[in-house]
Amino acid sequence: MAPSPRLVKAFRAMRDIGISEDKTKPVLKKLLKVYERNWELIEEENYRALADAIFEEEDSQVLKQNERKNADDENLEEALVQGDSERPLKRLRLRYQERQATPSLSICESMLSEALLKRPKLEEDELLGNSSHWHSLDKTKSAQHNVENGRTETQPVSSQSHTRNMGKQPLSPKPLAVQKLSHLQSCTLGRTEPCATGGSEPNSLSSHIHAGNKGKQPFTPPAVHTKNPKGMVEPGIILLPRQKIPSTLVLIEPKEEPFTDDINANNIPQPIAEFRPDLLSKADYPAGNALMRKSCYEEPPASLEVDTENTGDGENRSNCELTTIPEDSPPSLEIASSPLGEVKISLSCVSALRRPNFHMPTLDELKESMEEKCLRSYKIVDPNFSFIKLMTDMCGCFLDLATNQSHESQEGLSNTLDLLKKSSVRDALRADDCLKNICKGSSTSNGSVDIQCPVEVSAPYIPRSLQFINDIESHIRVSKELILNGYAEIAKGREFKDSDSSNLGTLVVVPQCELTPDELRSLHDVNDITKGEEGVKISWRNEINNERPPSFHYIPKNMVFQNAHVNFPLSRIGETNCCSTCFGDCLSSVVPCACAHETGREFAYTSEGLVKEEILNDRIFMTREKQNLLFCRECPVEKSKNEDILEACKGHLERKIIKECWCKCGCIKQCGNRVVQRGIICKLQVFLTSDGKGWGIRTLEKLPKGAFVCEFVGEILTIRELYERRMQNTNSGKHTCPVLLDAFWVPKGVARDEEVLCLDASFYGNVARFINHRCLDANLIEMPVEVETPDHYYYHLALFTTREVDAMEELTWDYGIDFDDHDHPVKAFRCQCGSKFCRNMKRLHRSRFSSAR
Ligand SMILES: C[S@@+](CC[C@H](N)C(=O)[O-])C[C@H]1O[C@@H](n2cnc3c(N)ncnc32)[C@H](O)[C@@H]1O
Repeated sequence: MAPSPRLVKAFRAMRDIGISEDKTKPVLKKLLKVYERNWELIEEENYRALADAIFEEEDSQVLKQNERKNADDENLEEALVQGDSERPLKRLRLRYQERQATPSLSICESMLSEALLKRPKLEEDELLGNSSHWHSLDKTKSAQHNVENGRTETQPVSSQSHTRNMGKQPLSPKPLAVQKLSHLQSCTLGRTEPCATGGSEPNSLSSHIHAGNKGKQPFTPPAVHTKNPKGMVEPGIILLPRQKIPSTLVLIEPKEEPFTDDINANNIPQPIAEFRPDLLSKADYPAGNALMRKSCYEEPPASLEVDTENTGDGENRSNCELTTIPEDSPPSLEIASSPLGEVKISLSCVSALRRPNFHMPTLDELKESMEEKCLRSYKIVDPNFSFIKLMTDMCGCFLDLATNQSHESQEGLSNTLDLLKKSSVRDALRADDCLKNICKGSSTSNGSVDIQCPVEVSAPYIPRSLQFINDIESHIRVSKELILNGYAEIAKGREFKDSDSSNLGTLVVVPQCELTPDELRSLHDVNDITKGEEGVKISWRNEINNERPPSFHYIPKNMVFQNAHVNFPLSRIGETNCCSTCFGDCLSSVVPCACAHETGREFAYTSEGLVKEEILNDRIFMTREKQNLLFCRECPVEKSKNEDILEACKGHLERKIIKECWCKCGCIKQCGNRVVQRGIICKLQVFLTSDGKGWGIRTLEKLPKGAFVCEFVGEILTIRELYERRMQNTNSGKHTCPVLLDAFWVPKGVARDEEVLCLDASFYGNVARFINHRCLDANLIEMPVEVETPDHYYYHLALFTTREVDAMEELTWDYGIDFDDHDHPVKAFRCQCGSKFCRNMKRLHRSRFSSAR
């Protein structure tokens, strides 16, 4: 009969770690019996139980042999000292001590009945019993295995004796199995401790923390079970498995400073130990000053280098560093806390260091990237959501769990809400401290990021009052309303205005199922309002209240709504409208190409991509002085109003066009005469203005004069469509903010309806929809730019700086609005531009002046 696949797998797993089938078979048999053939338990954690059982079986054999040997020696000694009145007592005590420390039980009794069935407890003991001095103060958790009444038991051991013994003599007894496991653990995580000389005695196994190897020695990894002929680990030898090992590994990290207190000189929590969270159930997390490292190494490092130092007190300590790191070791996470309630989170991504393109991201970059991920993957949409705060909350939850303060937490959603509520309580208690200053983060050159968030466990734990729950729930409810109803209106006047309330539930998780796809689409990513549509990210910030930017669809290029006649057949672009014979960069040719005709046979741009000063000044002058106002015979704007009596044209500003090269040209995309079509390149940010203009745009970097900022992008509508839309929107109380493409209405005479166009960015648009108006001295100016079509009724409206603009300055543009013209497509508003040339202010002064007369 073919052996069961489960059996085969188990043998294979053991073979992988160097254990023969002969050794595996009897132990597996016993294990199956004890586990009542529950294979899952055996297979769990890559056959950990089986591996441990085999190790322990082996150890118990060795111990039995030693016991027999000791007994023989004693008999001999007894015979020699007969007649001595004191010696028998001594011998009795010795014998007693040996028995105490020497498990002499069969595998079924000592190993299966206790150690295996209490696996999580054993892990905890290992963790705590072997960690740093700092950690070892946790007396109740430190443990050693003693044999009592014929059973192996885990008993508390005085941590002080443990720490005071540091490196000077063999420390608390520790079962071989634990020692062996620790070797594996240490190796896996790139930290090993040489075994102490005392390790050759079964009842005086060395501590992995304190044993030392003097002098720096290159380390050659031996096989997993390197033992001397007696079956003991040789002094000074580090056990390192070459083969795959069970992934049930626990690292006991050495702590180097002498024992003083639980906290080091800087009161910074120190890493103590690490473990794989998937191996320990939540209930088994070490409490208090424990550290967890999420380590998912499957393979041990191929080689290690031992770096030992002499402490001068006869004690050697060893620091082992990785020289070979597994290719794709996932990041590991450490959380450490001190008994005083400080928590440290440390994230290490060792494998990243090996990559040729490795560079150390800043904490800000990490924070931004995480916040983006939280928005995309977890739909955390609160504008005040902060990754650092999440880390702070994590520390808080850790402490709560560690101090048994959240044991009443329930399953599922209520669990999440609990955490939200509790973290909010903490926030309220600690005001902004944690968020602003205390929660420090740093990235180190070794590829790890540390975030330290002291969360005082000594702070009184506030029971959740009904009022508080109400606060939170209403906050969450309001947040949902904000999302569903376009945010801005509801937020006003609610508790969001209360500065404290910003601390309440700043983390709002909106379950995906509660939002329709349309609502989700219209949410703005705080790190990139463009949703990746532009070559650059454009973030948004609200430093004033909890409003979000209005809902709209981001489009990077104009799109026809319905009737606009905009198409670009290549056949219509004649030789005179392109430079098909050009090559490379047109700006570098001696004679400007056909595309420069529109701008007086010279290119509009400098080689730096700026509009030439002369051209720019000319346009600024024409716009500001309203030098060339042209009047149409039958104005499309007036005609579109569908009124019986056609009103006279109010005039259109003459604007000269910039013609860029395009795809029918022979030049390359990087040609210097292609600026606008390459899109936004400067760093912009949408922000809520503080002077009542609503949202605006600022530049995050200094911009030179003549720099291209962005195009005004929206839906291309015919002027008739615009008016129809305007009528509908007026009825619904909404405004449109259209731009007329009227630069060429007059010279062409009256065009067909579908050719009289405008851009409306109310529903579909780009970042330019946030640019606010400033009368006359705005720092942006619009210029018509022709790219695809020589027909002037459609063109791109590009915005360039009129002067040098400082970083963080708001970008503004003179809409050309006439505040007296209530019929104008751009609905007049009470201008708050603050310019001394403000036309609205002048108008108000005028009307006040005339009414005073
Ligand atoms: C193209 S939008 C600009 C973005 C707008 N601030 C927002 O929050 O979405 C034009 C609207 O912004 C407001 N606005 C722009 N410039 C303004 C100014 N100088 N003073 C007051 N409001 C202004 C007006 O409500 C106007 O209708």
